[in-house]
Amino acid sequence: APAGGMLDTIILGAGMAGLNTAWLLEQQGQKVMVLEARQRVGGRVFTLLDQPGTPEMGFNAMAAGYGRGIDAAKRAGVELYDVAPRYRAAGGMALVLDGKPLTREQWAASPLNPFPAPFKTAMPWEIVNKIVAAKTPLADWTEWTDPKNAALDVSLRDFLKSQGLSDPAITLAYDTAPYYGTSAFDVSALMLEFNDGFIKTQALAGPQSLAVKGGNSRLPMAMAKLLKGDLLLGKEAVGIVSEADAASVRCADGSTYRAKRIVCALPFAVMRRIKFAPGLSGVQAQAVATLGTQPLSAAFFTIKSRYWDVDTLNPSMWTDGFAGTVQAQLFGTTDSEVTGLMVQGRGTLARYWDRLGKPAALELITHSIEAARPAAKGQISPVTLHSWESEQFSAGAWAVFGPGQVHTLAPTMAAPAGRIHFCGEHTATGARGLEGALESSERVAIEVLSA
Ligand SMILES: Cc1cc2nc3c(=O)[nH]c(=O)nc-3n(C[C@H](O)[C@H](O)[C@H](O)COP(=O)(O)OP(=O)(O)OC[C@H]3O[C@@H](n4cnc5c(N)ncnc54)[C@H](O)[C@@H]3O)c2cc1C
Repeated sequence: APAGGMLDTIILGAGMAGLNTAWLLEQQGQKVMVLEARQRVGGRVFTLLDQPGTPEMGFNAMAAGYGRGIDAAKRAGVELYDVAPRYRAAGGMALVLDGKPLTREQWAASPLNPFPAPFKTAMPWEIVNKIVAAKTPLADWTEWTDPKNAALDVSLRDFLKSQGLSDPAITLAYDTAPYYGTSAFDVSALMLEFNDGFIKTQALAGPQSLAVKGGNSRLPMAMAKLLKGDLLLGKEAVGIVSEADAASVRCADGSTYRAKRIVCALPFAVMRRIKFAPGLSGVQAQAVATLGTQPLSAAFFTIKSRYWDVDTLNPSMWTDGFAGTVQAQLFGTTDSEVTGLMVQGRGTLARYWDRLGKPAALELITHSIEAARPAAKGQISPVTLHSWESEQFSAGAWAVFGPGQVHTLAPTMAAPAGRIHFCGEHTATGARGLEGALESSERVAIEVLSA
């Protein structure tokens, strides 16, 4: 790297996208600096390293076809291992409706079951993905953002209705625990069709789910160590200026930094609080102001005894109550030891937990689990609750394109604005999640180098 002189590029955000952008630019001889608002790197990759089984509050696992993620792990010297056998050992989830457990057979025959004949025996959480996988009208999933697919950029609710699901069926199968938005009205069907294509393609690479030994946070921590330039923590960017021959960033602590270019590796929802000069315009301004993000909160519980051996119900549960979804964690030294429970609230439930506040929410979750299965009484202890939506430096778990937003925003929203460039999970078009964050860092690095 050239000594002294102006920085080539300042990267805002030390999540996977920002860290990888910094590394790629350094490999090309650039002098870079990374500014991160939090006191830790990794962003949405966040492991509780001091808890049993090192629970993951954010990113869980790479699919077998995550070429970029696997490469980053290799380069950073962290070991990946296959957690798919542990997911399988967890053995699915028990269905708990109205506080009462139901077997698959009981559910199929239940008067509460609102699903049409072919789906009577499916569990509520299986239905939407099954329908999308079988009926997706998107000819080539890699072209999901192409304006030629504008007619498919409708709400998931419209798509599910067209496939014969009733409103009560959509409410139960989707809105109870949505992965995108708070209901099927909030998300474009194209988002689920893109997801479906990505998952099917990943499956071709193999059945593995790869996580980092000792906790996923070790990956961004090791990637940060590969950088030669400065990585400063506690640096919240609040103002960005693009000038004729340089760009500068002002941080909340009053410090300012200048470089030839700035890369914002930040979710758009957090960029709403950053002042840009000149202001962002057109589709980009609209995307920063309106692109949705996912309300999702995760609570970790430790356990005192194997109460599921007493009530013979799966420790993992999908509920329509205040406990949301409960996933047994099997991350001990053997792949059958349960190291705790990860309780997830998505959509309106995540927001309800936020309104209650953490202690009250953890108490409510505890009572809900104990009410559904009395054998758990006194056997589970809440450790912490993490709300991705209310965390100001994440503002949600991931981007959610609403109906109409895929073809209007996605194709151009990440274009450079003067000397400012944009990357991050929400700007990926060929991959999702962590692999998408890395994909976006490659695109932005090429953009900066060829500018
Ligand atoms: C619960 C959960 C489960 C997930 N599971 C999976 C999974 O199994 N597989 C998968 O592939 N993906 C998964 N993901 C998604 C994956 O974690 C993300 O797509 C990826 O980590 C996003 O990386 P990023 O760099 O784009 O954004 P981030 O990780 O959000 O990085 C942005 C960084 O910018 C920082 N920042 C914010 N504001 C400022 C500011 N003003 N100034 C300076 N810095 C700032 C943040 O602190 C953060 O470090 C999951 C995410 C969540 C939340």
